[in-house]
Amino acid sequence: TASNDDTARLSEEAIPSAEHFNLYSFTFVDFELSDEDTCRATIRMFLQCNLVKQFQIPYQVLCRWVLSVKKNYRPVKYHNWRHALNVAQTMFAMLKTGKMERFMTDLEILGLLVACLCHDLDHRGTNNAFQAKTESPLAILYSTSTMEHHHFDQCVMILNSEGNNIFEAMSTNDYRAVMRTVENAILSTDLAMYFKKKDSFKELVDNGEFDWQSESKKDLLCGMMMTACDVSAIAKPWEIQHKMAKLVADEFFDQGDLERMQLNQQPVAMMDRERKDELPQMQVGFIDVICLPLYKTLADTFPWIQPLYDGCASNRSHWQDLAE
Ligand SMILES: COc1ncc(-n2nc(C)c3cc(C(=O)NS(C)(=O)=O)ccc32)cc1Cl
Ligand SMILES: [Zn+2]
Repeated sequence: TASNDDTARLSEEAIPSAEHFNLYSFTFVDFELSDEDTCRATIRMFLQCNLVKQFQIPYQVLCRWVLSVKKNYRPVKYHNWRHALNVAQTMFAMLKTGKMERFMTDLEILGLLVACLCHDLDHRGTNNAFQAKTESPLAILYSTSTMEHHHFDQCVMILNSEGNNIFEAMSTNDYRAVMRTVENAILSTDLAMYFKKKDSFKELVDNGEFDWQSESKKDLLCGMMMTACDVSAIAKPWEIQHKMAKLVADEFFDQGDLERMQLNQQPVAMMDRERKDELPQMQVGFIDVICLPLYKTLADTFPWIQPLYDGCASNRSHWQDLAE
């Protein structure tokens, strides 16, 4: 976890405004932010949602926790700290600019931001299928949603580390509730869970659900919001999205190399660098199967997040042109 020196430095600095970091925008870009800036932008999101006051989070503890979370991401090509920050920023924009905070309690907002920042902790750049194929220690520990259980476990480990428990001032009931939100949210980022739950979500939306206040409906909505944030790079302006798609592909290709070397197996197309020219049609497929249906269903009920659908649809037409 983070050192006291790093914590002290971060806690003494002024935190620029949300507008300075462009945090309310669905076209936020982290590229030009220094590592220090990414920590300040994260703290700005907590301050902007009034979470520090509301849950009496000691400021030093918040600073140490943010630095510890960043420290527990590995320098892999895509599933690194920058991805976590981008996912959390999209959640912030969905809640604020997308006006979805109306349906959430303060505790749920805190849980969702924490879940976004922690949802890929200690990612090794390989997916669940790879854990199973290689019979990795994680696959033996968690047979389903292997990586997502590990990410949640890492989140709990950091909260239980000295001086890192941002939930320390909470009542037992609040602590239990926020940890349930965080666990459901992190486990929901397994795309296999998205596929399992997307139809019941669509049914609720098509039946005109407007309340979302039962526990099961809230869990379902939070899970869909997590997936929407997790893949939100797909909705960014073309140049940004294209650069991030290459990082995703590069990380997949590294896994494909491992599968060839370690398992003597032919990787799937998505992970086979010898089939990189098929990337455009794979992107169109991913957009059609996962992203557009999700953003459409969400925008049907929460019209202010339409920009995510529009950005994704625009990128689809770019990829389609490249695929022909
Ligand atoms: C620029 O942003 C992006 N660019 C590309 C992707 N992307 N493209 C494909 C194909 C793809 C497949 C999976 C997958 O199936 N993952 S799995 C279950 O672990 O095998 C995951 C992300 C994917 C996602 C984003 Cl957000
Ligand atoms: Zn992720």
